[in-house]
Amino acid sequence: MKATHMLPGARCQQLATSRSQLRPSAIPSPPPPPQTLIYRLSTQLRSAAPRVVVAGNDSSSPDEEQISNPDPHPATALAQHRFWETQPVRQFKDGLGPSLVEGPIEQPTPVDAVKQEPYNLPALYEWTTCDMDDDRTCAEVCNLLRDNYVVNEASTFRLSFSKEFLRWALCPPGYFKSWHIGVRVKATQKLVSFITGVPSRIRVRREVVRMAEVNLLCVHKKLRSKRLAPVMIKELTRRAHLENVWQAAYTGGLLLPTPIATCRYWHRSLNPKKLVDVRFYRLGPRMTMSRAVKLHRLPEAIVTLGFRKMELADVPAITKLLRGFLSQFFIAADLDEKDVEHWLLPVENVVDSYVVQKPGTNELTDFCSFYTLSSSILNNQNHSVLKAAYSLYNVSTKTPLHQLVNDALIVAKKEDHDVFNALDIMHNHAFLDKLKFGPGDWRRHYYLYNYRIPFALRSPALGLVLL
Ligand SMILES: CCCCCCCCCCCCCC(=O)SCCNC(=O)CCNC(=O)[C@H](O)C(C)(C)COP(=O)(O)OP(=O)(O)OC[C@H]1O[C@@H](n2cnc3c(N)ncnc32)[C@H](O)[C@@H]1OP(=O)(O)O
Repeated sequence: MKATHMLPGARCQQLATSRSQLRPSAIPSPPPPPQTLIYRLSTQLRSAAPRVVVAGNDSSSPDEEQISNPDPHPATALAQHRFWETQPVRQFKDGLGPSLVEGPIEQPTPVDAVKQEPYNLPALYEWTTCDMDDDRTCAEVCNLLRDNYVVNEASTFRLSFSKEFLRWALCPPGYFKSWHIGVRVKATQKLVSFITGVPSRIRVRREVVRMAEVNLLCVHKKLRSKRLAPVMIKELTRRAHLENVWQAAYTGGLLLPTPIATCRYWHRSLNPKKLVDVRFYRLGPRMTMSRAVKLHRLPEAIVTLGFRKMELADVPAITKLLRGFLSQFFIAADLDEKDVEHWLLPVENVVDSYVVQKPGTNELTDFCSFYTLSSSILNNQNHSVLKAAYSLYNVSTKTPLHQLVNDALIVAKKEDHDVFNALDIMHNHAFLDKLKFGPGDWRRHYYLYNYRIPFALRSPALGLVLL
C-alpha cells in the first residue's frame, strides 16, 4: 500500500483539479492528453461495470483485438532515459504483446553475491539511515519534505507530512530501517536527500510477489539535476536485494519507462469557499459561490444504519472482506490481518476507516477508508493549510457503494477536510460522477520494477493504493 503514495507519487496531480462547474485556474497545466489504449478503455469502461481488468479480459492471454490496440507509449514519441534504460523495467521500445514474457525481467542472485558496500556519493556527502522512531530525525525528514517535496506547477501548494503520517507510512509490519535512506552534507550533517521503501506483498494475476513500495524520493532543490536521484534509487535497490527482495512498485507523475497503468485523481470539494479562496478551484463562468456551496452541500448525518468507526476487533472480518474484494483485480495488495491492523485501523489525522455492522448482528457487510494528508498553502494571507482526504479501500457488499462513500464524505467533512480525493482505480468510477467528484488535470503512473506486464492495464485493474 502506499504511495508515494499518495500520495505521494507525483503528488502535484492531487492538487490540480477541474470540474465542469468549478474550473482550475493557476493549477498545473495538464500533460498532453495520452492518445492511449488506457485512456480510451478507461473511458469506455465507465459505462461497463468492470469486474476484471486486464486491457481486454481476465484470461491468461488477452485476445487479438486487445493486443492490436496501439501502444499507449510508443517508443518513437518518447524521450531518452540515460538511467532508466539501464534498469530492469519494460522499455518503451519493447512495445507490448504476447511475445513478451510476463514476470521478472532479471533473476535474483544469491544474497551473499549482492554488493556489500554502499554506492559512492560525491565527496561532500555521506549516507545515513533515518531512524523514524527518533524524534529529531523524523523532524528533519518532515522539514526536508516540507521545503523540497512535490509542489504544483503554480507553486501554490506543497505536500506536508506530519511525523505521525511518516511513521504510519514508513513503519508497517516487517519494515526495514535500512530502507529509510538519507544523504547528509558531511560538514554540516544537513539532510539533503531521501528515499524510502516499505515491504509489501503484491499479487500480479495469480503470483504473490514480495516487493518494495518506493516513495518519498526527494533531492534538495539546490542539488537538482546532478544525477543524485539515480544513486538514491540504486542504493535502495541494493538494500532491497540484501533482504532478498527483487521487485518494487512505485508511482509518479513523470512518464518513465514504462507505466503498467495510468490513472487520474478526482476531487470532491468539501469546502468550496476555501478551495476557491486558495485557488485550488476556479469558479466556471456560470457558477457563483453560493451555487457552488449549495451544489457541494452534504447531509449533516450519515445515512447508513450500522455505519461506525472500525475497531481492533474488526480486523479479522475486514481482512476477509477486503481479500475477497481485492481478489478480482489484476494487480492488488495482498493484505493479511497484521497489514490491515497497521494500514486501516484509525489513527487520528492519519487514517480513518468505517465499517457497516448489520443491525442486531455482528456481521460486517461494508467498509470504507481514507487517509489524511495536508498541503501547505504558499503565499495566501487567509489560509496556510489545505487538509485533504484520500480514498483508500472501499468494499460494499450490502450498502450501495455511492451511499457508503457519501457517508465517508460526511465524516471527512466533519473532521475538517477541505477536499476528498480518489483515484479512478478499483470500482471508484462507479461513484465519482454521482458524488460530484471532478477529474483532476494530472495523471499518476503506476510502475513495477523488475516485473514485466506485456500489455496495458486499465486503471480499474489496479487494486492497489500506493500512498
Ligand atoms: C528491488 C527494489 C527496487 C527499488 C527501486 C525501484 C525504483 C524506484 C524508483 C523511484 C520511485 C520514486 C517514487 C516517488 O517518490 S515519486 C515523487 C518524486 N519526488 C518529487 O517529485 C519531489 C520533488 N522532486 C525532487 O526531489 C527531484 O526532482 C527528484 C528526486 C524527483 C529527481 O531528482 P533530480 O530532478 O535532481 O534528477 P537527477 O538529476 O538526480 O536524476 C535524473 C534521473 O532521475 C529520474 N527521475 C527523476 N524523477 C524521478 C522519479 N520521480 N522517479 C523515478 N525516477 C526519476 C529521471 O528520469 C532521470 O533519469 P533518466 O530519465 O535520465 O533515466
